[in-house]
Amino acid sequence: MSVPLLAVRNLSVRFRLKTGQTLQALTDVSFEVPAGETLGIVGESGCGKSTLARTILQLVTPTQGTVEWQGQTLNPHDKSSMKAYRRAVQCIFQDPLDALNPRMTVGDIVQEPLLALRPELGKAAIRQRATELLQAVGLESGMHNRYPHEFSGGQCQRIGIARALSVEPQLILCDEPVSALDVSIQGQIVKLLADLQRERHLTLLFISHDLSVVKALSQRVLVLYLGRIMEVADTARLYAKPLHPYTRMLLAAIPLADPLQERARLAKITVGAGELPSPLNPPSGCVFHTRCPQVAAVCREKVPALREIGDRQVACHYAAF
Ligand SMILES: Nc1ncnc2c1ncn2[C@@H]1O[C@H](COP(=O)(O)OP(=O)(O)OP(=O)(O)O)[C@@H](O)[C@H]1O
Repeated sequence: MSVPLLAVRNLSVRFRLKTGQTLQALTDVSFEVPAGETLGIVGESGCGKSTLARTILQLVTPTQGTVEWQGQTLNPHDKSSMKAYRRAVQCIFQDPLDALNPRMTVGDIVQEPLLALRPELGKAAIRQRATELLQAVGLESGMHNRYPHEFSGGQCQRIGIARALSVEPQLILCDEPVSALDVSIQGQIVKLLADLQRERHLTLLFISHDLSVVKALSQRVLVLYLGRIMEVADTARLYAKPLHPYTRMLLAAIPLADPLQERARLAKITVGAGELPSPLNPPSGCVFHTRCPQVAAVCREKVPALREIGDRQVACHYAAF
């Protein structure tokens, strides 16, 4: 068996709030990401997607569990391996303008990580690489001396992508990279990411609450609910036959383009709806049981293990292939 590029093992994150309460943001999350894969991570707001991203980026210290990179457990005290990791793993965030320094030109923004992490290349080569990268993401060379506020949201996200690519990362963590963009622009950025992933043999972790965007880009999808994994499956199989009731609920919530189909879809959404419980006081047993249309007594009492069912992993007492 080859070693996965990234592995998350039994990761739990608890936040202690100023009120003295404890918020369990992630519970026992484990998965592997082989090199070259695009793994989509989906779930509603507050399910722990960003906490997972921040823990992988070592910006949040897990309460339990580990993050492994190329088979080695990351150790924040090991400065040289952390420096290599920070170069190998780059990120793209939701608000592209927010992520760019407003006082720097676009050319300088793309050069900055290289000047910090690869100074040995020399200024001329770094300038040349920035020019090539901006072209690769679809920005003309005349734009390099302009500032971020002069660009649209989609163009700013292209600049963010060029910056992330500058240090030749192996993995790019995309946290809701198109959520702040117009729908028409979203498709362009998703296509750009898919092209770059293929051309540069990148590994992508693509976090989104939007299942249609995830479907377009990911080979495999991991569904999170209240900090726990509910289902992990190959994308085509998950969308064709969701096994977890929560995955079915998420898929039923995707609006349909055809108005007649859309009306029929809305009419059907009566079961499984309801408010997301507070992570300060998560339900006992299966955390989804308060919204599950198939809830039974065992679901209120026993946490379902994430188990292999057919071609995937599902955490549901009653899921069957
Ligand atoms: N630093 C923190 N301190 C306390 N609670 C936090 C912190 N960061 C996140 N949380 C809480 O952890 C839970 C998971 O949040 P997280 O941002 O990871 O979810 P998310 O799925 O990314 O949601 P969204 O899409 O809204 O960003 C939420 O209840 C959130 O309020």
